[in-house]
Amino acid sequence: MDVIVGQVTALAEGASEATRKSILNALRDLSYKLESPDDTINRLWSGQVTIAVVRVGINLKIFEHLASSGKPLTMKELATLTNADQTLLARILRTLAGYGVIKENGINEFARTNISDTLSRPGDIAAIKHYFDICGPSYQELPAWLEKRGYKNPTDPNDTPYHSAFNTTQNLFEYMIEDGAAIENFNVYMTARRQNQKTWVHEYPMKDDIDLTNPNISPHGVLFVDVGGGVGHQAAEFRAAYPDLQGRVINQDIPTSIAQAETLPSAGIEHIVYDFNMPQPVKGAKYYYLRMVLHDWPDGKCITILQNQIGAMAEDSIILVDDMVVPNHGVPWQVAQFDIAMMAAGSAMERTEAQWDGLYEAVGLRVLRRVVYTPGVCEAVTALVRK
Ligand SMILES: C[S@@+](CC[C@H](N)C(=O)[O-])C[C@H]1O[C@@H](n2cnc3c(N)ncnc32)[C@H](O)[C@@H]1O
Repeated sequence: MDVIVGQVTALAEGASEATRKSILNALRDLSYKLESPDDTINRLWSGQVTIAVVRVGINLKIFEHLASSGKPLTMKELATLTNADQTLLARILRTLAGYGVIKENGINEFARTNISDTLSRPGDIAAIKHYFDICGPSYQELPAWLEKRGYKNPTDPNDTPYHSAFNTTQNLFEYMIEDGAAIENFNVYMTARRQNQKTWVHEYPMKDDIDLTNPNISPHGVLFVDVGGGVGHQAAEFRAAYPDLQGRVINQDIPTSIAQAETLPSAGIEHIVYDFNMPQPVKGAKYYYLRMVLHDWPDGKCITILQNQIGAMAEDSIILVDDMVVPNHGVPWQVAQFDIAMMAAGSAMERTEAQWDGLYEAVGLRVLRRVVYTPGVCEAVTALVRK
């Protein structure tokens, strides 16, 4: 068995991202093939328990302690570090070890793994908090909610599983803002998402839109507006990739996110409060960039958001929509899962190419080009101009 594990590991190590993902899928399919019905049921309900005990582990900083200690830790050491009751801790640790999140080295001794290391990183901790605390109750609500509404595809952003789960009339962002910690956590997650990986900035052929040999390309003064940009991490990536290009780089979001952005280092970027339900106040920018904004909303609301940008466009302005483009078949599970998350939180969706193009057609935009920059999870930047 060790030989096979060694061979598969070696195969995955030098492989492209696409090959690595197909190896993971093949291993999953193999593991499913070996399951008894009992195994299948246990695996399915372990999904909820895994994220619940991981959430406890995050609260107790178990993964951070294991990552920073540089050596395995005994139960006693972990009890001292976490201040948790030893009997309780033993139950949590054995579950985490059973799921392979941490490693049980011997009796009452635990060690880090690549999984627990991931769970010690601030951006990944923020992701788990968001998916468990905010999305979790909405998924729990989803089956009954869909049944009650006769299995119609959800299109009302004010009536979603999330609204029922949280018994609120506020949308998800309003809810997280009122909570305070939730929106701050969400922004940490969004900033860290795909950090240190190749992003759209490196893949999009900017040279086809602007003369990169002539830095003075922005006669209108504004080069790039990140609409709904959170704390401005994509605006920062853009600025870092094109430090010499003339023109303002602006990040826009709701007041809480802009206040958070202003506490972070962001050289060369301006932060402006802007509600995308209102006309865009920054006129004639070269680019209006929206990453993972439109996937939060159903078509009607996307049309409003796009129209609000179109009103500000100059002749040579381009809208860049950075979102997943769902293939017509063989949809990676990571993409399908995002779609369900958008459904539960906002009656929104991840869209196919035809669904996106229908939206652009409806507001009088023409697709100039579409650049898929992470084939494994179907993320693409679509450049749009006025017809
Ligand atoms: C899924 S996040 C994407 C953030 C960022 N573009 C990124 O890719 O990391 C959606 C963003 O839309 C912002 N947002 C929500 N409602 C908004 C509104 N009415 N006006 C402007 N921004 C809004 C949120 O605060 C959040 O930053």
